[in-house]
Amino acid sequence: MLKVEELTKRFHKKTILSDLSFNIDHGEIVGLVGENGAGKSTLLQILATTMKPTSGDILLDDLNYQRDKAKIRKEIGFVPQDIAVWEQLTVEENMVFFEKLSWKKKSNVQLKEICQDMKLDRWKDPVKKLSGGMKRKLNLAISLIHDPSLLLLDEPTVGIDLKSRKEIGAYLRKQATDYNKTIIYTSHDMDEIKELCDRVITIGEDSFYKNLLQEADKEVISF
Ligand SMILES: Nc1ncnc2c1ncn2[C@@H]1O[C@H](COP(=O)(O)OP(=O)(O)OP(=O)(O)O)[C@@H](O)[C@H]1O
Repeated sequence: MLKVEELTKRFHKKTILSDLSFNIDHGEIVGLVGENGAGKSTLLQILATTMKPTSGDILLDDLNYQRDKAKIRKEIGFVPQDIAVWEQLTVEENMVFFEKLSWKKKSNVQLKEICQDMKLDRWKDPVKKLSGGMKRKLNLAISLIHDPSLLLLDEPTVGIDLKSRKEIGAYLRKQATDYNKTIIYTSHDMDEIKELCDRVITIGEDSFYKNLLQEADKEVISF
């Protein structure tokens, strides 16, 4: 279980996240929603250990974010908003490159399977020839090489077509259901959030998203 306790983040004197407490179980997909600037990326970065909170505690099962940072990092797959893949290399070369940096070893067959599972069938093609949606799939595939138990995805489907979004959604659902992964997912696409997420966290003062999602019978946690 991911357990967030009284988490606060301030930049200088401005409070972005104020006293957030929530739990997320293994196998759950939780949406993270709010207007621009509400603090979604900030929260994801804190959960990814790339930013420190001002105060509060975070636990992943029996690991503590302050005490066990190195072990926690092995459990995290983080896909930031910006696509970070090597354009000149092929899909295969990208996967092999990132596998070498990973603490977990994977064969080429296993790496190819990750791509095929999310319908990215361009193994020998250079990334520069892929569409934006395919590059996003590759970004996601790279984050899964080390079998993380917690997946943090910052707008992973922005700007991609409906078919690819559905494929990514189906893939994430399988990861949650079959492999018990915890997935936290930000998106501005409310249809996608309603369809894919088991629960939703809304942050920010505006109750627009909270009301919208509650009307659709979604379980919402609001901060
Ligand atoms: N390193 C930083 N230093 C100072 N302020 C920051 C820093 N990072 C983010 N902020 C501020 O924190 C607030 C929240 O930003 P954040 O990127 O987390 O919002 P967001 O909800 O992800 O927005 P969007 O939907 O536009 O991606 C913004 O006002 C932003 O300017």
